[in-house]
Amino acid sequence: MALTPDTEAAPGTAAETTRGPQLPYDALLLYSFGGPNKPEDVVPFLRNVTAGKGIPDSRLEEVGEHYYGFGGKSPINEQNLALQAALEGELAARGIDLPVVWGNRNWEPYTRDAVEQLKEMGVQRAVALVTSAYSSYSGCRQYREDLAVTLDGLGDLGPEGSRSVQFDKVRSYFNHPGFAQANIDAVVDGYRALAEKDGAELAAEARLVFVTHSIPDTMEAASAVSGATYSQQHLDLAAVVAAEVSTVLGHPVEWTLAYCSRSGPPSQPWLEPDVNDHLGELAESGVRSVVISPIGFISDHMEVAYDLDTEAIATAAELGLAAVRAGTVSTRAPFVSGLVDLVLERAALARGDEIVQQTVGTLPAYRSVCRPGCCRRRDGEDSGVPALCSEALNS
Ligand SMILES: CC1=C(CCC(=O)O)c2cc3nc(cc4[nH]c(cc5[nH]c(cc1n2)c(C)c5CCC(=O)O)c(CCC(=O)O)c4C)C(CCC(=O)O)=C3C
Ligand SMILES: [Fe+2]
Repeated sequence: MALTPDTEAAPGTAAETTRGPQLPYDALLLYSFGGPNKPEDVVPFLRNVTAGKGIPDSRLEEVGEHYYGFGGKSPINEQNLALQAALEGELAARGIDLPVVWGNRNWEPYTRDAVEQLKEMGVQRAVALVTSAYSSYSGCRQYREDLAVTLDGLGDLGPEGSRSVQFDKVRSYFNHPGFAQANIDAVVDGYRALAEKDGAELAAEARLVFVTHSIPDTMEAASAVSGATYSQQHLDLAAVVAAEVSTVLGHPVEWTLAYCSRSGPPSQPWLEPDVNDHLGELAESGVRSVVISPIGFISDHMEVAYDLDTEAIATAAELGLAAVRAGTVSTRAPFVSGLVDLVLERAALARGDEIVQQTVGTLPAYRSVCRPGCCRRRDGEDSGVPALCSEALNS
């Protein structure tokens, strides 16, 4: 397994021509949120997610019911196993020898299980790929903190260079062409499904409603430290996706961005409009059909299965809107190969190569080594929690 850095590879050897590029990594950590597998997991999982975050009990009971309604099992773990297999397939197809290890912040296999597995495998340096495409506390720093705290718990959080496993992180990839293309394909399929279900006329005039996870306004403001805020990142990608969908379908596509899954106390402002309220406004303004695209999520987990497929689709039906929920990027080929491109890009950066970072839209590539203060939960707040993959551990 131990991979030789590029600089040591003899060019033109059989090893280089029959195998893919040599990377400075011994493993890829597929790093996700986690979710319950059975009813008994639901409450302990929710406790893990909400520890110290001020989520009201009423909200927890409500969210627990969403999971019980699906037999206590979230689709997220199977989605991650499928993504792990797809990444392994793509790496193998390109001749890249890089084992993929899966770990989660909030459920088994936990981050700690993954780090222990990496250590047992003798991995010295790993590249981490989080299953969140956008930069905010929830999608960036929270993962980096969890990794640092996990290493600390194992007694391994020495200064860089002395850690049991070194971690590099793939940049937030919302504006990578692979993620964009997979979303474009999924939305085009959504319009075609709507045409099939409710006729060409309703499909042609359908409003494209992008949806993402709401976050508190305070977290949105703090995400600006990394550049464009969380919502601006979505708006930038949405414009690209909608324009390309319109080109493919050959007619104009009007679009908007809405949010789902808000929690927290009602007094705390979160990003709006909620997707259900938004559908109401659209129906009132004369819109007759919608395609709902969950660009905030990479796979069909509980937020998608409940908040969109159950709740939002029911809302649309009540309002008399013809509606289809477009797919997530999941294991679509452009997404999976884009992720492998991003791993290669991260490796090139680690080697100090001059590279061109691929992006779509108007925003630059986000940083893979985060700046001090990147993606804090609240502006100005120093949580005192260390975070990996940044310029300094405590920044
Ligand atoms: C931006 C974002 C993403 C997208 C990026 C990413 O994918 O990472 C995401 C994903 C997910 N969120 C998930 C589940 C939950 N999120 C919660 C709570 C929260 N999410 C937040 C933000 C996000 N969350 C926030 C600001 C909170 C408030 C508490 C806090 O500040 O942390 C709660 C507590 C109860 C509730 O409030 O709903 C649950 C159960 C699952 C698993 C689903 C499954 O099991 O299939 C996934 C993938
Ligand atoms: Fe969440």
